[in-house]
Amino acid sequence: MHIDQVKQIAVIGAGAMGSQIAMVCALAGYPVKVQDIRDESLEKAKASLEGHMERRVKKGRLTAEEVVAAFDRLTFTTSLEEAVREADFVIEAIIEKLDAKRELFAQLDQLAPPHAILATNSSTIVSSKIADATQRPDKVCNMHFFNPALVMELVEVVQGPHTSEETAQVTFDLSKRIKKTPIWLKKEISGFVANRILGKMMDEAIYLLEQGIATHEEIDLACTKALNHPIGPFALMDLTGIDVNYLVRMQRYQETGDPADKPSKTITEKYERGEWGRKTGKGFYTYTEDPALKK
Ligand SMILES: NC(=O)c1ccc[n+]([C@@H]2O[C@H](COP(=O)([O-])OP(=O)(O)OC[C@H]3O[C@@H](n4cnc5c(N)ncnc54)[C@H](O)[C@@H]3O)[C@@H](O)[C@H]2O)c1
Repeated sequence: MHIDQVKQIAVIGAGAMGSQIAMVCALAGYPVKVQDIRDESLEKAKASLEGHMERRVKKGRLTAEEVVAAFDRLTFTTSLEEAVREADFVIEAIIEKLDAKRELFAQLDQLAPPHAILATNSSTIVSSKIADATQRPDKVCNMHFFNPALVMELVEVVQGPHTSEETAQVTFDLSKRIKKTPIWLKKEISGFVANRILGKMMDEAIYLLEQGIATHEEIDLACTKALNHPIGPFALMDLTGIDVNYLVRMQRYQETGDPADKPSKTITEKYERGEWGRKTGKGFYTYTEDPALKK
């Protein structure tokens, strides 16, 4: 397949990532079908995208016409069949659980046209763990966006041993067409590039906190004021979701069996208490209804 043959995109999972990935594709001119098993997620996705787009229009970054046109290209559905029946490219962004992803990819393989590429936005799961649930492993790869997908420019395209050069190329080219900056990982590695580097930093931040060296606010200040990071590691964990952090680490631990990969005590406690960050109103920081905090 050539990138010009990608006419219709499906995004599966309309959560924090899927909703914004779908809008990025729609803004770039692609008709996109967004599917989620929960009606509630689809409603939330629409409302959240409307808010984001309204703010962009107010700031003059997009015109009202561009936004209307992008929403016209988006279709929301709970039917997987309807979402992927005519899709040339499917981006999966459902919960970070291997079994759920394998089950979904087996269904996608049945329902999507035979030529369609099936890409996963998983934060850590390499596509070789999923590809063999399909009859088209050569058309399966990782296409990893960053949070918030509307803003963050990088996309990691990860070519597994089963992924054809053509699939990686089309995925790379699609990333550019939707105005992202792709990098092409020629080999699989859990966590890919950016999150492996980030993971080391988060581990150190949590180590310093658990040792009682400094508070989470102070550690964030060290990163923003000395290292010039736009956001500190604790504020970032709140933004990306402490639940996601926990599940990612559990996934990696299950893969490697290395206790060093387990989620830390602090993260486990917060996960169990439901303190998942901005999405629950409390994580390391507490979030009020103050709109200034809901950027
Ligand atoms: N949050 C991040 O910072 C981030 C960044 C990059 C990649 N990711 C990856 O993106 C994926 C989604 O993460 P998220 O943060 O958007 O999660 P989320 O919890 O916000 O959204 C997941 C959505 O998937 C839906 N879902 C669950 N099972 C489904 C199924 N079988 N079919 C259809 N929909 C289903 C849920 O209803 C929910 O709406 C994960 O694989 C995660 O690793 C997350």
